[in-house]
Amino acid sequence: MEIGAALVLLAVLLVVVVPVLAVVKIVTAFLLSIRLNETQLTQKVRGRHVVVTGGSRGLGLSLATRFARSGANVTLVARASPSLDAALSSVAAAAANPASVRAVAVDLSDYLATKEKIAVLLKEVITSKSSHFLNTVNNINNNDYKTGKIDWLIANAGASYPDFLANQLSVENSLVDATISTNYYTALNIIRSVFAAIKESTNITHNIPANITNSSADITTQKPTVSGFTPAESALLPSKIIIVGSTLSFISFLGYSAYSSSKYALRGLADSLRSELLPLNINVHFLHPGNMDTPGYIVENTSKPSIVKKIDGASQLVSAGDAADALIAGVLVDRYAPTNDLISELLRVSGSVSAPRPNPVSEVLGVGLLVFIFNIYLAFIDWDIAKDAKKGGFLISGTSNGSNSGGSE
Ligand SMILES: CCCCCCCCCCCCCCCC(=O)[C@@H](N)CO
Repeated sequence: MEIGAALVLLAVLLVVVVPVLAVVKIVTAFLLSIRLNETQLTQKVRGRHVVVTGGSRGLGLSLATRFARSGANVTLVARASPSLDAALSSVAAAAANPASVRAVAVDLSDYLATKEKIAVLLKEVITSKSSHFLNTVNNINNNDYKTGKIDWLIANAGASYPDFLANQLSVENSLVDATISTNYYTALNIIRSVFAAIKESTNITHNIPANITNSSADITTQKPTVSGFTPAESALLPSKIIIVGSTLSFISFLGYSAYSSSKYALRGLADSLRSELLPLNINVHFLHPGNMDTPGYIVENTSKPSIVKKIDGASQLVSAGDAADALIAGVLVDRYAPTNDLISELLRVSGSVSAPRPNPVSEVLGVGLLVFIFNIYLAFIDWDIAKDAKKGGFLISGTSNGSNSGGSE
């Protein structure tokens, strides 16, 4: 074979064959990662305290139900509502010991209110039959302080009101503000509330001089801290913190200006905390589910322009139960950013830098091809948007008469 032909062959191998094989490997690894091993889950969570925000509906309810069925002590946190009461009964019904499931009613967008409720939660000893849980509780006694230590903290609460920003300009009851607050602040607030309640519970007075705002050591006690926690405090921290993002934490397009901003923000929070809590052996995970058949999905479709539904329809609608199982499966195989759907997985591979990759070699070998394909896909999406706009404006997907949400008709 002449040298020219050999070079062409080599180029084809490097540019096409190797990346394609790498993507096949990524897909295979993904499909294996979403199969839940129920026995393993039970071993991990039986008798453990799992807190789920947004637990009254949708993915949160499915996650909570799955954990309760696997023997965890589950606390649902959500705003007071009939659906929270209903969720409490249904999750309790799934548990071997109904008394191990409870609900905390609080508006998670309110940091101080959340902190107060979490402080109370941590002080309570759950009178569960599970000896493991009681052991955990007894082992972390500080003097005679008892606590319902949280083992897994799941920041799941969220909502989506897709529309064009130009249709969401209202200042009163702003949907943009509600979106950022429901998706981003609820997660930040539950996490910082747990941190704050733990610090307060260990009774160390942080008498830090006003001119010092940041410190790697506790000023009053001169005790060294790791990532801002003394050893006594870190013994009370959850061993897992799971933040629920979205496929729209990695990409975005029209209609999701508020939603994806809040979900991108969650990715920043998760990536930071993963790194920050590493020395404390706390595993942070960032879930990024695709479309799920939930009450929230029905709500979002009432304002979602049909062009948006067409684009996001690339993520196949699945039940919240299936999504919960797949996502938990990913957590159990130590994936930092599990998803439940293939397109979301490929978008993660294309868009991660400050996150560890489960298959670094194949992901790096495949990422160029994926980004290239998605860029072509993007050109088609842009073309579709332009075509739709020329047809006389964007219509809402959910309405049969095609009435517009206002503005652009
Ligand atoms: C932009 C160019 C990249 C090309 C890739 C296109 C693939 C699009 C898949 C989008 C999937 C969105 C799932 C959203 C789930 C969700 O969070 C919402 N249901 C909330 O409203």
